[in-house]
Amino acid sequence: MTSRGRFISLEGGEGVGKSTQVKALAAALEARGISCLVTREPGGSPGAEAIRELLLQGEETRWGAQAEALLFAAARADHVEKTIRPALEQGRWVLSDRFVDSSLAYQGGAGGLGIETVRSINAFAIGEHFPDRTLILMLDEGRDRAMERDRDASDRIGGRPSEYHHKVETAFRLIAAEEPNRVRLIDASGSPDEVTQRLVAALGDLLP
Ligand SMILES: Nc1ncnc2c1ncn2[C@@H]1O[C@H](COP(=O)(O)OP(=O)(O)OP(=O)(O)O)[C@@H](O)[C@H]1O
Ligand SMILES: Cc1cn([C@H]2C[C@H](O)[C@@H](COP(=O)(O)O)O2)c(=O)[nH]c1=O
Repeated sequence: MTSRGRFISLEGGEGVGKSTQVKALAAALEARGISCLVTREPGGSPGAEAIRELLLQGEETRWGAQAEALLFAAARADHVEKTIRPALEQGRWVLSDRFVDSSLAYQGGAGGLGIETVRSINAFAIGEHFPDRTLILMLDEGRDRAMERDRDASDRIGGRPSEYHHKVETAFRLIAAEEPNRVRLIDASGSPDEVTQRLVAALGDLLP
């Protein structure tokens, strides 16, 4: 019987290097003989990618706080059902660029709904599919990097004011303190290779 793969999420605020690192981490794990599926949120399945457009495009007022949190959770339920669970059952490792902790930090911590309310919505959406390890990239200049990358094209949530994004970072620190076994804060400064080495080291106890 094939053993279940590991589920790893990369988290953090805007521009801290998640998309860069999720690919680099997959390459590092593949080099160790681990078959990886790289995915992202919001998105990662056809239905969830359609919901991504609804969430990230349009006016700030397009969705209220509750509707926004529920749309993220609906996208996540489809992502788990169609993409994550099948890959884990095949014994593959799933590396997701953002997952449930983004909802806890953005909609719960920064958006005013509260972390526990958003956790309960998501408990229904994901069932037992919490990540085995969540690596939160921390970098003070992440937002500057994102603004340099996006110029005037920030999405509906990335374009929110600095105070919102400070609250996101505070919430990520709180989540890490509450769940030290699952969640690790990772220094995302330095070269991409240096960051990848820190990520691999933070998975040391899960590696075969
Ligand atoms: N270690 C690094 N040093 C310098 N630049 C980096 C590093 N890692 C990523 N970058 C650059 O910083 C920018 C943001 O990186 P990336 O898109 O990977 O971040 P992200 O966390 O996925 O962002 P977002 O959440 O906003 O999508 C990109 O232009 C990327 O090329
Ligand atoms: C999963 C998830 C994401 N968000 C926000 C965070 C970002 O501003 C965007 C996604 O953009 P990216 O460039 O692909 O990182 O969505 C959120 O608010 N809540 C979530 O659950």
